[in-house]
Amino acid sequence: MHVDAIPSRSVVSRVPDVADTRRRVVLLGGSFDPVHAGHLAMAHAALDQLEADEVWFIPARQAPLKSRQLTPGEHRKAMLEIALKNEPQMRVETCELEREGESFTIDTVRYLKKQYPDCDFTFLVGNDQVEQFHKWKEADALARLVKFAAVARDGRNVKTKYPIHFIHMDPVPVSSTEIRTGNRLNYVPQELLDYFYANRLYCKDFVKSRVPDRRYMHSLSVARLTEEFALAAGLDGQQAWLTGLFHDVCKAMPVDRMRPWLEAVCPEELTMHPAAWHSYVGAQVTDRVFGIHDPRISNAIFHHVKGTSDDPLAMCVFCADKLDPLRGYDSYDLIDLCRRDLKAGFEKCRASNREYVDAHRKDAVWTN
Ligand SMILES: Nc1ncnc2c1ncn2[C@@H]1O[C@H](COP(=O)(O)OP(=O)(O)O)[C@@H](O)[C@H]1O
Repeated sequence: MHVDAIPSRSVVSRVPDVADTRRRVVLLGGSFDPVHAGHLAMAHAALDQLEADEVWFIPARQAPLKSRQLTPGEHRKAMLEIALKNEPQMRVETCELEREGESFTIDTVRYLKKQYPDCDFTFLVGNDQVEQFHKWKEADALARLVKFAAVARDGRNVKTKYPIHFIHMDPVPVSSTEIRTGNRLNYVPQELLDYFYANRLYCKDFVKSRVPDRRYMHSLSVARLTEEFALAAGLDGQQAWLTGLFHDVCKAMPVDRMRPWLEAVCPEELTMHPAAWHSYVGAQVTDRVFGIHDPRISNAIFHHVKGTSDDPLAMCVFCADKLDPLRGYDSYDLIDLCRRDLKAGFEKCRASNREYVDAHRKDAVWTN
């Protein structure tokens, strides 16, 4: 069958063979790095329109047509389990993660057909995969071995010589690539965001894709130092690392984009020098855009430029930011003091920061 038109919802369903009592299982292979709402919408479309009993998500150990190093399989599996926990007809199938080497679908389908003779399988793909289906290992044999169904993930009409049955799905405009750079995070549930941050997945790229390289290196360095100060003071190292990583996430945001944030959430700070605005906006963006809903982190980022909070986490990031060894001056003694006595180190940092600001005030240069 040639596919040259995307069917409307009314013409898509296949009439199941009434004599066939096998469980109808849809297989959905992918990197799931990470899983997102587009994957779930595909699975729901397949359950509805293919009258399937179940959808099995199959994370690849190594995706043959992707050169990028994937996030470790145990994380991708754990994230799928979180995303599917309220989906009784969906589960994770781990055979590809358990098999060494590249994850070729033909090997997976052969294995599953042997392992589950009571199942009638359909393999589901997006139209991007339909376009490159000829590159899949033993594509012709595979197309004979198992039925294929596809969704038009971007609404685009795709032609193929393979017998692939299109089902309808309202486009869900998201990809894992976008999620990995911190865009369209509303397409993953909060619990998954919490998993990213607890396991330090993707979040460095959230920052990297928003600031110049030197600022990114500074953010990593501040994350490490904030964590170190926090651990030395008996605080939560993970919370501190995230605070340091995100403290400058809005540093490269143009002033005219920051202004509406300030107007909306802290208009009283509009009188401050714009060089300090990124701290106020950064606190909001970390919470509302990146979904790090932690008032202590927001507070610490809010105050990191001027050191105006005496919460210990805020002290850690303020000091780490000022003492970052990448700034190029000798900060060893003060770093050592912060490790031994955070409060004393904080007071000294604040005093020297004040001196510096005073000395440069005539140029209206800030030291953040
Ligand atoms: N937003 C989406 N809408 C429909 N299908 C999608 C979407 N995102 C991914 N898919 C499909 O899901 C399968 C697994 O994709 P995967 O490699 O995990 O993700 P991505 O393409 O987002 O990096 C592929 O067949 C892909 O075409």
